[in-house]
Amino acid sequence: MKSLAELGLRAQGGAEAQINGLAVDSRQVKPGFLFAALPGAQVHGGEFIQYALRMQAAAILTDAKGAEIAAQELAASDAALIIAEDPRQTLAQTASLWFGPHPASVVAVTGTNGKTSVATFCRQIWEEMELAAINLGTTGVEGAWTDPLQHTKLEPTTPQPITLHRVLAEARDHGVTHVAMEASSHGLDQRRLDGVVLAAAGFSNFTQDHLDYHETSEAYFEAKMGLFRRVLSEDGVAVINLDDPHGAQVAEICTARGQEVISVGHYSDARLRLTAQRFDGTGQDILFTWQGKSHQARLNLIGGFQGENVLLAAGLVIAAGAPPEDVFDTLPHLHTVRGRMQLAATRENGAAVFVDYAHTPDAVKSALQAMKPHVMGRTIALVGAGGDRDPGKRPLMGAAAAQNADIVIVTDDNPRSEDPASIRAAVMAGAVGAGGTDSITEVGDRAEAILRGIDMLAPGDALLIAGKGHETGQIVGDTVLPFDDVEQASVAVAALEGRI
Ligand SMILES: CC(=O)N[C@H]1[C@@H](OP(=O)(O)OP(=O)(O)OC[C@H]2O[C@@H](n3ccc(=O)[nH]c3=O)[C@H](O)[C@@H]2O)O[C@H](CO)[C@@H](O)[C@@H]1O[C@H](C)C(=O)N[C@@H](C)C(=O)N[C@H](CCC(=O)O)C(=O)O
Ligand SMILES: Nc1ncnc2c1ncn2[C@@H]1O[C@H](COP(=O)(O)OP(=O)(O)OP(=O)(O)O)[C@@H](O)[C@H]1O
Ligand SMILES: N[C@H](CCC[C@H](N)C(=O)O)C(=O)O
Ligand SMILES: [Mg+2]
Repeated sequence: MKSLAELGLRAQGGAEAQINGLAVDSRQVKPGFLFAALPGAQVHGGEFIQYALRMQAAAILTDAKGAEIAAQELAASDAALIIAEDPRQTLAQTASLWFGPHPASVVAVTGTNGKTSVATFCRQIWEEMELAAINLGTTGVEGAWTDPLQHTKLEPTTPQPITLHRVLAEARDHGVTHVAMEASSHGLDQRRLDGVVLAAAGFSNFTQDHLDYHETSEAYFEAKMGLFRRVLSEDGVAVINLDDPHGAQVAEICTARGQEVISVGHYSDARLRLTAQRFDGTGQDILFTWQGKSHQARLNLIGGFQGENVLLAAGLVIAAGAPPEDVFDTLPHLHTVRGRMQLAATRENGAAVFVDYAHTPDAVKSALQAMKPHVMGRTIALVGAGGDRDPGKRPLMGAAAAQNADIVIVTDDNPRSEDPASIRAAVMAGAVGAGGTDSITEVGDRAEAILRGIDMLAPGDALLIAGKGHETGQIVGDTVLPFDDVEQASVAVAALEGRI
């Protein structure tokens, strides 16, 4: 139980209330709760104040519009009313005070691609240094403590503040001291991380995505910049990938705020500079300099961009206080991130099968291009697009596959409410005549497509199964059918080689 004052809140007319829980959804309100009625994408949470009051909420946090929507019900109730200009931000601070201090070292990473990979590498580096660490994001909570209730499985990449601070507090209670989290643009726009005190924040890259939500590219970029303009304080450290065309602009924003900047990239002035990469069948060697001093490390990871992601992660861990030499010693021990250029299976003839989460045209292109230097023979791409998502990306994904692989198989990826055949037709239309390979086949059933792709593998070839990464289900209509690309790949290899 906490008073409004203890939660940093001031109610209209100075009313006091004792709060025994927080909820952002009226259906979760219990007697004595504070209900945050937030302006939403679909509806204003103010519409649900009446239900929260019926459930005997002790306080309502909302904005002027929410208070207006429920004016009648609020007037008839003795619940405390807190009106905030930015109720999402107020909720973030309130949730942080409710759950108490989070683990001491928290870093966050934003960017269109690479967030899950960077956060996972940060956690792995800390673990190698024998620190109790977790990463939190698209793949849930992973590391020293995994959330038994899987709160974050029910939530987006960056969970809403009540879930976020509950997870952080539980992790703290289980001895976790270090956390790396993903800061999605939606999460930043909706102030989900505003109650977190960051030691450091990272920027990986910026390409087109999520325009359905942000509408313009500028708004999408500004949402991401909230991490450096608002969430990271002046005495935090910003770790920025200068190879990205937007990197310099991000560094300027941080420098103007007085934040220390650790620049990362191939760029000659980078403090953590990637000077060379050499690729082979099982990974890569990287040559890099830290403040001018040269280092070499073996990475058992596929894809040039994973080398870049590792350096960004190393920069974040250093920024959060670890001795650089200790950090560099851990790099050869890093292992693949679930569903990100993950070696899923190897055929007896040596050909490799990789699973990757590339689900945009840009990611399909970069995953295929990144795979190439590791492959002596042909590259085969298995690609599909999700239903109920931006239809514009479908032909572009097909074209990206045709232009960057020797053979393309078009298949299903979470059709959701749509007709899978028409999604495939759009992907096929983009692939055919894109100016790349003309070896393009359509195989609707994903398991069969994987089997066929693996069957084609000759010595030296590699197959990239794109789109689903770590996912464990295929969403068809309202049903989630169990489906795991990594599992399917190893089953297919075993079947083809007569082991099952
Ligand atoms: C578009 C979006 O970001 N929506 C998020 C947002 O919902 P909203 O506030 O807009 O929801 P709404 O339906 O308009 O409802 C308004 C308010 O009324 C409340 N309500 C609603 C119904 C009811 O009966 N009672 C009630 O109180 C809702 O809890 C909400 O507070 O706030 C909710 C609570 O904080 C989030 O769960 C929800 O994320 C949904 C699940 C979502 O899918 N978000 C995606 C788009 C997202 O955030 N993705 C990013 C990026 C991933 C990537 O990089 O690919 C992520 O971080 O995962
Ligand atoms: N640094 C990078 N540059 C370009 N592409 C990348 C980079 N890192 C990862 N990718 C590609 O993007 C895909 C998603 O990577 P990851 O899950 O690490 O990013 P994310 O930002 O968390 O993505 P999401 O927003 O979908 O959760 C990978 O499967 C890979 O194809
Ligand atoms: N966060 C992304 C993931 C897409 C993954 C892909 N498998 C699909 O279903 O389209 C989205 O929901 O758009
Ligand atoms: Mg992610």
